[in-house]
Amino acid sequence: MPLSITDEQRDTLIAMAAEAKTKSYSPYSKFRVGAALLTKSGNIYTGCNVENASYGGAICAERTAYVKAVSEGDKLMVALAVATDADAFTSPCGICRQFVREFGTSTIVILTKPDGSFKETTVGGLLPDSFGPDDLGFETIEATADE
Ligand SMILES: O=c1ccn([C@H]2C[C@H](O)[C@@H](CO)O2)c(=O)[nH]1
Ligand SMILES: [Zn+2]
Repeated sequence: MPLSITDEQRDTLIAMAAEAKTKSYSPYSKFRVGAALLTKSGNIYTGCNVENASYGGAICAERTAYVKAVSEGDKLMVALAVATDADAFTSPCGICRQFVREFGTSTIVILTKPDGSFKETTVGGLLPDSFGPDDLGFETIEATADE
């Protein structure tokens, strides 16, 4: 059974991703990104992109949120919402796709626009035929749907 969230949880994630976007530290690109990540425990971790004068040192909003969750001991990822200022459904970059895939392919990904519209997919939808822990003989630690 695929993971699912309620409309209320989705609304909350979208609002929190938009709020997290306002914390973006992006003086170079001026491209603000916010993320909100719901874990199985019910916690929500937010993140924004944090850039650096050494440009390659930037971290995306999605990875910020994941790092906050994992470093608090939360690894069962249920749903991730992403917000930008663009009038398009900005999709996570390749590095983030691989990074989030580590913690499951079934995690729901909600891409949003500033007008509140959204598009729902999954990590596996964004990164099909992915390389992951399983390829190294490890099990992917991931959230599963409730019975
Ligand atoms: O999904 C994305 C795409 C880009 N960025 C950031 C990285 C950089 O700070 C800026 C421009 O690429 O946006 C994110 O945080 N998430
Ligand atoms: Zn990224």
